[in-house]
Amino acid sequence: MTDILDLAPVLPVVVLHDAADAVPLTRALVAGGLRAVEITLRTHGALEAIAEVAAEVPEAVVGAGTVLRPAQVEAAIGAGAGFLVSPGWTVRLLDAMRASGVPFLPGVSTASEVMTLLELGVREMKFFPAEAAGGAAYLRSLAAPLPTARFCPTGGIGEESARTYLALPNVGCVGGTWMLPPDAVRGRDWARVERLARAASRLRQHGGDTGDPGGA
Ligand SMILES: O=C(O)C(=O)C[C@H](O)[C@H](O)COP(=O)(O)O
Repeated sequence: MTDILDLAPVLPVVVLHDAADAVPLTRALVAGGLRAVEITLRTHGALEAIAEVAAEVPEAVVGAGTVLRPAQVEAAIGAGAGFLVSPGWTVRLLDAMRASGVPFLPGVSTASEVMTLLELGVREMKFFPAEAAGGAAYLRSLAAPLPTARFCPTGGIGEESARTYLALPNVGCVGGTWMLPPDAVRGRDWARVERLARAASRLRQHGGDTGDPGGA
């Protein structure tokens, strides 16, 4: 099973308002070098969007985000989700995620939660809400006492802060929405999304380079 944290340095978090955008948006992200894509179950049509991406963009690894309840695990897997992400976790949700057979990232924001999940055998976690919960300094502090936990920080991260997180030993990838500016998605400016994705995909290798060159 491929670890989610190793698929790409940046995990785009997609909130779709029109399921018809899912395939072209994902193609733009993949063309830019980001092949793991999290579609949040926050909007109507999210499951349909996951199904379409799974069927039509085989080079992408599409997962479901904002998975809050066990029933959503089943629905997401049924739609074709290849991984599951939650802003937090409960015992029931964790049981369902484990039983799903796909990689999953439960969300944590305290040392005690990290310790509890490690005790339960879970080593990969989403750190959410990353910036509000203490940012890179907080994760850096966790690395010393809890070196076996690996994180995908998400929440309030932009290209600059992504670079800081990615330099930490306990960060596998960062999640964010900065490569999907609302006006670009609304205007279906997939070329701009592709450019932003390309810059994001290069963060790890080159320590970052170009930013958003602006609209198409
Ligand atoms: O939907 C979820 O399950 C979440 O946990 C929230 C998302 O990770 C953030 O909404 C990311 O958005 P930014 O803060 O713009 O990076």
